[in-house]
Amino acid sequence: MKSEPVLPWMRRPVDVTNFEERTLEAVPCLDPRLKVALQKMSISSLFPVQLAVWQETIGPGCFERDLCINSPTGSGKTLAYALPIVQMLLNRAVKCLRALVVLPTRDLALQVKEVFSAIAPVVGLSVGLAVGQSSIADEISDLVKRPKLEAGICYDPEDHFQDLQSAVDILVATPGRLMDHINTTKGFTLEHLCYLVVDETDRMLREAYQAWLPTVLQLSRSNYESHFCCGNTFNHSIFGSLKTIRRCGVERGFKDKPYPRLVKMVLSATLTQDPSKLAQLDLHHPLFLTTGQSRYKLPDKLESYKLICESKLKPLYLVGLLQSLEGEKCIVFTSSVESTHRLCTLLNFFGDLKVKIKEYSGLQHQSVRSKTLKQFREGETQVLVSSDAMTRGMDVEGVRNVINYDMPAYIKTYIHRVGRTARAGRTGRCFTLLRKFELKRFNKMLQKADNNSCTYHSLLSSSIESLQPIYISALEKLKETVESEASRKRKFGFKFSKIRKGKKAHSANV
Ligand SMILES: Nc1ncnc2c1ncn2[C@@H]1O[C@H](COP(=O)(O)OP(=O)(O)OP(=O)(O)O)[C@@H](O)[C@H]1O
Repeated sequence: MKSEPVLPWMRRPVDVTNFEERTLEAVPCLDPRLKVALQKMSISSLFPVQLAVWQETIGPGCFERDLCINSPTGSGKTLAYALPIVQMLLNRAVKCLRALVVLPTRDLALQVKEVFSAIAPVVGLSVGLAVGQSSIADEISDLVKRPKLEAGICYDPEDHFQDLQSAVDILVATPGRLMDHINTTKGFTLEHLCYLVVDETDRMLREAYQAWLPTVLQLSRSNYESHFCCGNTFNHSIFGSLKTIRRCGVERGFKDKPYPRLVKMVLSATLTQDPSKLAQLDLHHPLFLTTGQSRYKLPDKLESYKLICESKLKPLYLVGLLQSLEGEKCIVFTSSVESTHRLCTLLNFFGDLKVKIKEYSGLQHQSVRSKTLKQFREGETQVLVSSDAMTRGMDVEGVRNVINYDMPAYIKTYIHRVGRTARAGRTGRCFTLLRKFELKRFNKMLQKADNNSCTYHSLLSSSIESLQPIYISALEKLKETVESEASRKRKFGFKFSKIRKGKKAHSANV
């Protein structure tokens, strides 16, 4: 279904389907060291979106316009921006922060950092991470270089503030930690920034955390005056902590000339077309790159199926389906963190499913989530029951199936969820469990996407019936678990409030 964008520049896009995959040897200007690094990643050719972006950046397009890229899940958007950025920066003699990539979650940022780390060091560039995975002190020491001390000389770090230098050329960050560094890390500056990537743009534009986007745009503006001119709405204490010495004359535009323009690349599989949202990015002469005519496109090799089931038998259908998939890697999506927890607990009471099932949700501590993800990547866990924390961008090799245990409410959610399979041109299957009354809404939702055929899938009723006895006992166990968890929570909450009251009384006495 084609919907006409409001913005005129979006009505004249570059169609990525006009590009064909091309071997690395045939990619113009690609640095030989990068070619080797890509081959080590088992990449022998560039995908269409990567070539289209290469043409607009390293090719004749020459980074003249900001790029808005709408390309299906798994089509290779990460390398589409990482490769030209690294190629552009490879001749830089002086280390300073020139490229910033902002992503909504820590796991996603870690994943993107891996891609940069596979290609940037071979040309002498360093990549940093600001996501709050380690302590802020550790992160600072990774991001900012302190001056080396002469033997026997003591110094006050405040005095040497101007000698601080960036230890990284490229930074991958989440908005929260990025703002922490902007506000408090001495020597951390965006004044040399040349490239800004906002990945998962539509999601990021909903993320207003401490006004990260206007702050980044303001701090990377072209000249000194624009930082400090009267009338700017920013807090001068922020600027105080950011002001660093300029190394005059070593970089294009540094010697009293305006800096090069900050180039922006924004990407998503479901890029917003809302003018007021896109206006926040302050795009320069933007160029829209999209795949085909439709706004939403599902991966070419995705097979979609729907299963009609009764509400109360839904868990049995899921178990039956998992059994029929015989241990293949699956992600099961639910509608909330609570149902993720309940469903995962219930599935584990089924006993003989012959697969390891784990929960992955925003309710869990980051360290638990990271461990679960690692086990899933390594194949130690075969089924992940997930809330929408896993929906966007996550790239796990070998995910053959996505199961929508709960139907997603929006086509965008559907696109990102099912996009965890059928990635990089591979095949994959998606199953959506539906109650009868949901069918009409589901079909209507799918009409918004291209490549949307979805056939009925059924399970043998005898296989569902045979699961009934174990289901009854699993439900009993689930009930007991939920009750004991609730009572633990109440107890903990009570203790916690007593401690807090105690502390208050204590501080009142003091
Ligand atoms: N040129 C290539 N050749 C082979 N594999 C590639 C190539 N480019 C990327 N890939 C692989 O394709 C997979 C998907 O890439 P990536 O995660 O960048 O997709 P994406 O378009 O960002 O997806 P999403 O919208 O879900 O975030 C990754 O496993 C990546 O390693």
